[in-house]
Amino acid sequence: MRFGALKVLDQLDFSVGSDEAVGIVGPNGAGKTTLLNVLAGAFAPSQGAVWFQGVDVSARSAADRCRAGIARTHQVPRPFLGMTVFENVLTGATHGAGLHARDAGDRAMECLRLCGMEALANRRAETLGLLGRKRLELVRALATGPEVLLLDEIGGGLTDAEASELVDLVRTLRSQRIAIVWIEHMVHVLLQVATRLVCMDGGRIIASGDPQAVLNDATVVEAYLGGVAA
Ligand SMILES: Nc1ncnc2c1ncn2[C@@H]1O[C@H](COP(=O)(O)OP(=O)(O)OP(=O)(O)O)[C@@H](O)[C@H]1O
Repeated sequence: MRFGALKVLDQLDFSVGSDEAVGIVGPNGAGKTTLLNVLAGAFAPSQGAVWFQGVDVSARSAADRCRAGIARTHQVPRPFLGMTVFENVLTGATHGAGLHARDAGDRAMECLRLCGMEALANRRAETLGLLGRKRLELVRALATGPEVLLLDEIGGGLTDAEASELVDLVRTLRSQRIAIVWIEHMVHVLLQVATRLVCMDGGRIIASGDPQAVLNDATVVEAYLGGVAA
């Protein structure tokens, strides 16, 4: 992936299996969010391809990929303001999962219940705090019926206690057999869920594998952890 003369992803080869929760770490500007954007279809890569379940989806829009089962959340939550929590989740069920009328409503309520947000269903989205907005973003993504969920720094701005709530929520999503790709700077949070850790630097993957082994990898320690092993 290039932006003009700037090469942001360089010969990158990344895959996620259906039973995996892959954590992605790396210094600022490593290309992590760009990778998520390329996978989700927000950016078309300058070269190369994105495959999903054996199909080349490179030419498909983000909305099409969402309907196919690739959902994402954003670094800054983007709830639809002026709508209730339920209505927000309903948009996921309608536009992402392609459900209509009662089926969409049932799906939205089921997702809210599963994620412990049922009591907030009638709250307007703008009245939620940061954690509430982040949880809503996850539930709305869940309502689209994803096979894989791409999470971009959902822990940012949260206290450790709040981040633990998100970890519980991501575990709930895992229990629904959803594969996870999670970019996060709060590594101790990521380690509670990740089955594999990937470290990026300069648009490349510099290490991938068992989370603790990756954190102890000399290249990762040098590039990401400032020379201090985690
Ligand atoms: N739309 C864009 N146009 C031009 N350059 C961009 C664009 N998006 C990202 N970049 C550049 O690409 C590089 C990688 O950015 P990216 O946001 O993917 O990094 P990151 O690893 O997610 O960083 P962070 O941890 O700070 O979020 C940066 O140098 C950034 O300035």
